[in-house]
Amino acid sequence: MAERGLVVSAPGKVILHGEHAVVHGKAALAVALGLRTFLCLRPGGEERLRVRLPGVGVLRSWDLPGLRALRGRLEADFDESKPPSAELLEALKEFAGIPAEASAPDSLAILAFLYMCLAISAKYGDVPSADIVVWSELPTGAGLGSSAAYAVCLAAALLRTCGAISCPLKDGETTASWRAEGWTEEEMTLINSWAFQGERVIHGNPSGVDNAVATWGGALRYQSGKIKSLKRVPTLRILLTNTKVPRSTKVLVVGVKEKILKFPAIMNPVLDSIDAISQECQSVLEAMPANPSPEYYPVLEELFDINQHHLNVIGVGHPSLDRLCRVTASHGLHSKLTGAGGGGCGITLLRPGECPSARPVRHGGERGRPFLPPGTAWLTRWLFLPPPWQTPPCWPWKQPSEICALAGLNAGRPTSGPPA
Ligand SMILES: Nc1ncnc2c1ncn2[C@@H]1O[C@H](COP(=O)(O)OP(=O)(O)O)[C@@H](O)[C@H]1O
Ligand SMILES: C[C@@](O)(CCOP(=O)(O)O)CC(=O)O
Ligand SMILES: [Mg+2]
Repeated sequence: MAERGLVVSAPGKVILHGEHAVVHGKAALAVALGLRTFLCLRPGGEERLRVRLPGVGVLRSWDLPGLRALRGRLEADFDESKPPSAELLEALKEFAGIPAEASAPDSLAILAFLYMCLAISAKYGDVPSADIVVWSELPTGAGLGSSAAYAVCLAAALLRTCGAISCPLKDGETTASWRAEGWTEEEMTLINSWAFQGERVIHGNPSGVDNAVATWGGALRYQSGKIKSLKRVPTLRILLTNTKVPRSTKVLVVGVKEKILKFPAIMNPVLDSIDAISQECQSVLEAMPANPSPEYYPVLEELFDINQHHLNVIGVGHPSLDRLCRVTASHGLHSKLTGAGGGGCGITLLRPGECPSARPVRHGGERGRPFLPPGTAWLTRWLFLPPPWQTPPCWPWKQPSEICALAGLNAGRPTSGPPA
């Protein structure tokens, strides 16, 4: 399989409640999204490793002797139980010709790639001679977990290529029944733990919720490394709006930390309150029938509102998100940011019977003015939470083009198969 190459994919996510607080040991509720990142790895003929990341404009290639020499020098620093050290990241930056302070999407993507490739091969095998391309249906840096989906794809492909995990397909097969023949629990845990290392390179101090949901799919509660899959979650309809305001999770997470250090007595109760919101939301969801009637919604809506205020208090709001909340409120709807905030995406809870269309929509304006700021395209998309978000009982492997052509609302665990 690794000799023939492989394609893997992993989903993005939406955080319902608990973003940022989860970095500080509180609970978060997250669900996998039907938008995915794909990775295709083909064995290369020459002694080279080539990587193409069209989403962040990267095309790089290194010769294997150079990578092996670098790996040899850094071998002692690859400790997967610890965050990658500053010295290790400096050495990788120097090798890749990335300036010391660079934090642009392409620089972080190359850094995470080099780190995972060298660290995984140092532990399990040789640096692969391969052509790797990663592409995504997810917007990058918009709160939908593109960094985690990228890291899960890299972890799964590199671990498989080094022989650390099995091939989920039998010889000659082109489709895999995910549950029957997919990776074992142990292999999934290994993928998740290496993806967490990749997230550490990109985010600095990730909680682990994003890589957990990109690895395991479905709906889950995450707290301090503990993953609990939510079995009984009703069908909720969520409108996802991308403000298209760029932001960096790493910068926002650092900002929250600084605020907590500056005003601990003020910020810690806010984090406790966000934690209580996640608990309350989980209780409400678990008490709701599969197809809930409107009387369940006022509490969920109020929790959205309260959490959005809290997220503004800890400094991760943005005028574009305020605008989303204001405009949706003028239609009687309740919204909050999702993911790191500071721009990116917001989610709006829809009651049953509201706007039945599943097509992307453009909002009408406030008092007749266009909702879209001039020159900006706001992406809106209806999402249904679950069943379409739940891990399908059997995920058939498809050609990437076929998967991309699907309606886009099938979420689940990473998939794997041979290249097209
Ligand atoms: N498809 C991709 N190819 C390469 N790098 C990616 C891809 N998707 C995400 N990344 C990396 O993840 C970073 C975005 O992560 P982050 O700021 O956490 O936002 P989010 O995870 O919400 O999309 C990008 O700057 C880039 O380095
Ligand atoms: C803000 C945070 O809670 C979620 C970040 O998600 P995203 O990278 O914005 O998709 C950070 C984390 O949990 O690691
Ligand atoms: Mg991220």
